[in-house]
Amino acid sequence: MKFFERLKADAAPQWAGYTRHAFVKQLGDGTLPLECFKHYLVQDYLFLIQFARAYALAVYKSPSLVDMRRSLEGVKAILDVELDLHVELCSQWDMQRSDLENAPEDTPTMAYTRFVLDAGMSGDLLDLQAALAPCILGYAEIGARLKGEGANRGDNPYGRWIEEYSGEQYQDVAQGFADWFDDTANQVLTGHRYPRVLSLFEKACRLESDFWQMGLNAKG
Ligand SMILES: Cc1ncc(C[n+]2csc(CCO)c2C)c(N)n1
Repeated sequence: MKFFERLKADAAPQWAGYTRHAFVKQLGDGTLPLECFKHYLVQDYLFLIQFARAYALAVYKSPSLVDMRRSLEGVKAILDVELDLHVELCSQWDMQRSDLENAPEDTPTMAYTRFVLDAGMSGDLLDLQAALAPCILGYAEIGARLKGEGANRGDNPYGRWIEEYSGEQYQDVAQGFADWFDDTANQVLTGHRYPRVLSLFEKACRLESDFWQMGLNAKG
């Protein structure tokens, strides 16, 4: 069993709370109020900037050159691809890059990103990967599931978002991360470490749920 599958099974309630959140359901059936999606999108842009810093920390925490290159790929994927998707989506609704960059961070955004950074700073590469994993692998699972349910149909206003995360390019990124996580666990995981790694994974899932909830709460 892959290391990620083991964590997912042991954190089943937190994983379900995150990947089957009401925000995700409404995104899939197209009923999510636009103001909720927009708030989410702006916060996600700010989230990704901090997330890129956390990924950059993985370069520093890498025990080998191979790990350093894998970390660097992640930083580049965020800075060169992921942030531009947000700018593109936001432009559909008349929001500019400057609107995104000047928005204040909401508390769930601060809580999640600082949690990931702290997990990395106080731990090693495996701890950091455990905190990053729900984010990277959860979106791949959500994208693939929603697409499988036909949620990216033409009349869904959030079809572009679903296309992005269900697309081959992102699915490959997620697969690469799962393999890398597995390699690290094979190198450094010992039995006594597992509870802490699982706890980091569970907390990140809870913070992802809070992030969706922040979007839902934006409905005035
Ligand atoms: C709250 C939140 N969680 C996860 C993602 C997904 N995500 C984060 S970084 C990245 C690129 C990885 O190479 C992707 C897809 C997100 N956007 N926002």
